[in-house]
Amino acid sequence: MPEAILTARGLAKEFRGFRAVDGVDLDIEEGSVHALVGPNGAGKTTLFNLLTGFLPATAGKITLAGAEISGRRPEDVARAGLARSFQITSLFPQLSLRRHLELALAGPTGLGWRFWRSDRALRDFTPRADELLDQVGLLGHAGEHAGTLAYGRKRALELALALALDPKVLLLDEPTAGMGAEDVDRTVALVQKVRAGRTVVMVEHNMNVVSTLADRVTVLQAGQVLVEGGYAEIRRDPRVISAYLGDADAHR
Ligand SMILES: Nc1ncnc2c1ncn2[C@@H]1O[C@H](COP(=O)(O)OP(=O)(O)OP(=O)(O)O)[C@@H](O)[C@H]1O
Repeated sequence: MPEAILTARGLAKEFRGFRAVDGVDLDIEEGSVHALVGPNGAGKTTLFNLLTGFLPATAGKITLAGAEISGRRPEDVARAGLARSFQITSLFPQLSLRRHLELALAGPTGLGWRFWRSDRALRDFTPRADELLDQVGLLGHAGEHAGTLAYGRKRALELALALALDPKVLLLDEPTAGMGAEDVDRTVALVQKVRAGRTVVMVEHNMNVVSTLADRVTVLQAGQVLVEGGYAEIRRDPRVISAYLGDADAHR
């Protein structure tokens, strides 16, 4: 069995007695695209927050490349090689795309925004900033303000900011949420491109996207792992069909 780069054992999160994540074991294979799916309220977002250190776990253990990362702060987790797209939740409308990337590259962890850095200091990061913008198809917009970008392009910028951390494992939180068909196709192509040399874990509702991108799928229900397998396997599983019955998201 290929090596797991990210693992969870007995991971749990309780909110005032309610177990949103309830004893999850995960093995994310190095180099794979692994999708987390499940009906609304299954615990996907909470699980993501636990993996990235945004929420402390009530119980359980997380390892990244063999080292325990449970209990570490999000910056430390990112520095260890696990980054989440949309980690920097807000873009700065008045800053250019290139400047966003330069600042992300200049931050000690890539997460800190240090506005006092001089233009000259930031210029060292311009070539890498432009490479990253090129990778996500935004180089032609490098000088534009983030505030003027269309929605799909904002998401691509957020992805570039996560890539600036050069993570071993990239977590994508609903990368196609709220997108029209054209942006969805563009995002799928983008993920196919950026997965090279890394591992991708994504929460995704769109089953077409999951079937195209994911090597492995973990289906969550009520905070627990219901089924894990390849897409073809899980989509035919009666437990999965029954979990999704009546859940409109399954048809999106
Ligand atoms: N901070 C919180 N306090 C209390 N309950 C919470 C909190 N965060 C999440 N929950 C509950 O935990 C459960 C799992 O929520 P979560 O957002 O992780 O599910 P999800 O699978 O991501 O759902 P969706 O697909 O709708 O985004 C839900 O019942 C939710 O109401």
